[in-house]
Amino acid sequence: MDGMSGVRGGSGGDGTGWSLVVPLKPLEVAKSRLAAAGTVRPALALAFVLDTVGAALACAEVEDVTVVTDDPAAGAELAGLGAFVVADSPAAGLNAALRHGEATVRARRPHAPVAALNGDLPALRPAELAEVLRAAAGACERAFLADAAGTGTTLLCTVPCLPLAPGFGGASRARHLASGAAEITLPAAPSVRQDVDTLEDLAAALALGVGPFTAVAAAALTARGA
Ligand SMILES: Nc1nc2c(ncn2[C@@H]2O[C@H](COP(=O)(O)OP(=O)(O)OP(=O)(O)O)[C@@H](O)[C@H]2O)c(=O)[nH]1
Ligand SMILES: C=C(OP(=O)(O)O)C(=O)O
Repeated sequence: MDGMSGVRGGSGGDGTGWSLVVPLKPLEVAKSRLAAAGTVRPALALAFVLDTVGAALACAEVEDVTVVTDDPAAGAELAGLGAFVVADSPAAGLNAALRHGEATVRARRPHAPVAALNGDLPALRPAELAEVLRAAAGACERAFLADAAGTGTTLLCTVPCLPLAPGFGGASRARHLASGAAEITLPAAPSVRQDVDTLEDLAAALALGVGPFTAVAAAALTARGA
């Protein structure tokens, strides 16, 4: 997959909204901590990102969403939702993918506020994301939201004049704090914090209420007895 595909999405509409960058591993290797889901694992990983991107595109503060992925089939489905899709290039892991996505956004929208959002937030609600982005805009610097576990990060955002400088992976909350980013503590925004790495996380997301793609994939998981 070369270059960029997809159409302008989001409902920001006035040209001043956030450009989001969502990373996605190829589905065959994504969500390895969901190995207990067996053959349903890739479908779950796809469902999570479709629900994440669908909710992000429905957020009033979001201008557009760029997905960075080396999975052409997932990329086509995400472009169908209205996301821009770019390949991991060069493929060098999560933070390199985010920097690449940021560069493609900056080339298209040099003055845009940019945020990296994990692709595994199947309970994401547009109104909660909007509240978080409004809180971040008030910070006037780099800012991040910790995940539900309190150790990782689900969203990192920046203003037009500062690089995103992502430090995602594992215990990234401490890394982002050490990098000088401000932690967003309000709103509580449980749906923006609830990333899904394990079956326990999936149960927590289902309790919050997941999007339509994850509801179907989770039903398939239940049907197979996991
Ligand atoms: N484009 C891209 N996305 C990545 C890469 N590594 C992780 N991601 C994505 O980054 C987000 C957060 O990553 P994780 O929660 O660790 O997801 P994961 O790597 O699929 O999960 P595990 O295999 O269990 O570690 C998810 O949306 C992943 O799909 C990468 O190398 N390239
Ligand atoms: C990507 C992250 O962690 P995890 O792989 O645990 O989702 C993170 O929180 O930065």
